[in-house]
Amino acid sequence: MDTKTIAKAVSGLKGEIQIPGDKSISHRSVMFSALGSTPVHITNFLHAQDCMSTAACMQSLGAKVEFLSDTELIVTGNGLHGLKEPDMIIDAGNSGTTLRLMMGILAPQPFLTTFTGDASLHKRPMGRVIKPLSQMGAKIFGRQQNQKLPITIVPAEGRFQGMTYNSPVASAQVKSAVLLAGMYAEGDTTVVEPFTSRDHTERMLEAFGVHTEKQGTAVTIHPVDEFRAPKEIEVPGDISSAAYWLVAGAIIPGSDLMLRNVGVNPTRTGILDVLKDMGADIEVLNERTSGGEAAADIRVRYSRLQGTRFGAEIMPRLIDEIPVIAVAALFAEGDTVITGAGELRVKETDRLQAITDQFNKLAPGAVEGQEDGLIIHGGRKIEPAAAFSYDDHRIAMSLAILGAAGEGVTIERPECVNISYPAFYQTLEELR
Ligand SMILES: O=C(O)C1=C[C@@H](OP(=O)(O)O)[C@@H](O)[C@H](O)C1
Ligand SMILES: C=C(OP(=O)(O)O)C(=O)O
Repeated sequence: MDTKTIAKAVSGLKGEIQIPGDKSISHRSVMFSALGSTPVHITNFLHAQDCMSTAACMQSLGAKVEFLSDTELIVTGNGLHGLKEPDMIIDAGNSGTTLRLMMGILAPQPFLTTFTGDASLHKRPMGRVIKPLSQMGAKIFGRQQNQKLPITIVPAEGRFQGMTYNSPVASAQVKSAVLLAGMYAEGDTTVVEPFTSRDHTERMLEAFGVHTEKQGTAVTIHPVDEFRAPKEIEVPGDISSAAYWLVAGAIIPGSDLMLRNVGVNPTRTGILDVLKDMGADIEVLNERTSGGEAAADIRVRYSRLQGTRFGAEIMPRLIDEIPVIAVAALFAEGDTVITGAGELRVKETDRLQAITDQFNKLAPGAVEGQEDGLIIHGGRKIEPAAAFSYDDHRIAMSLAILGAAGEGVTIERPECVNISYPAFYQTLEELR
């Protein structure tokens, strides 16, 4: 088995880090540009496996995707009704975002599409998107009673019907799939969520001249005739990638890190709230907006942390950061109690189980897994150990930070960081 050994950081982490492009915004930049009819120049695109899956999907649907460098590309579509039937099966790889948003775009099209993905994506629930799209008129067939990949979409009979969908989960992927299908529907489409999820779809649609209306946790889209592509999209850095350095800087004594160009869209900044609540020394500097998204530089310095508690309400604002927040909790004084985190069980792996089983190898007895959350006992003894990533990028990177802050770690199957942060290990080395 491939392994990577991360040594204990003997002194603090110091330096400046350019945070790579936001994964959610990179996906949407290529998808939406491919629905326009004029070239869009995209910069600071996340050159990582998940976003490359999306770029390949859009290419197989007839969009022109030209890379000028790893992080800069020009995407030219053939208009909102200009996608073509793909010659082959569309492969979403490891990416839930690619698959679910693409289903929303492709369900209303007058051609057949079949989707596949990797072993992890075959286990993830797709009924949450298939169900509302079917209510709008889609004809979608998937394994296990329309729940799982492989999935085939056949042309609908007649036009999609707009509707109000009360989503049982706060999920930007579900919300986005339904809103994107709503662009092609007759009448308005509204998605109501239990709590507001990330709003990158709504913000980027605005840049394409498509207005959505928000009321509480409800978002409404009207049928769309004109989709006007902007000339440029600049992707801000990904706070979910910055999260590893926010935690490392906060828990490794002597650290002082400056994170450059971090996206600070308020639907994504739950980790800042939680770390500040734990006593972290975090400063948000140079706040600015670019392409409808907020960005800033963030300085983090070591300080002593206390345990905290948080639950369902904040969950959509930090959903992908729970594994690394759990690392922070191990180094805090007292207990941290996380509830309302059941969605973690249906990510790239069951992240609640992965955290419980693997973190306890390095901090014996510190993590108690709960049905929908975690109890983490801070301040327990940390030991060197080998731990498994489950091929989940967020688990691998969280283990690396745990090892660097603790007594070292050997990560089994470390390569999955390429899903969202290919330069992660190199950056960690450079900061020592
Ligand atoms: O819309 C998006 O770009 C994402 C939404 C979230 O998933 P859910 O919608 O399943 O919560 C998040 O976990 C994922 O990494 C990216
Ligand atoms: C859950 C994630 O992504 P996706 O759902 O797109 O696979 C993630 O990046 O943590």
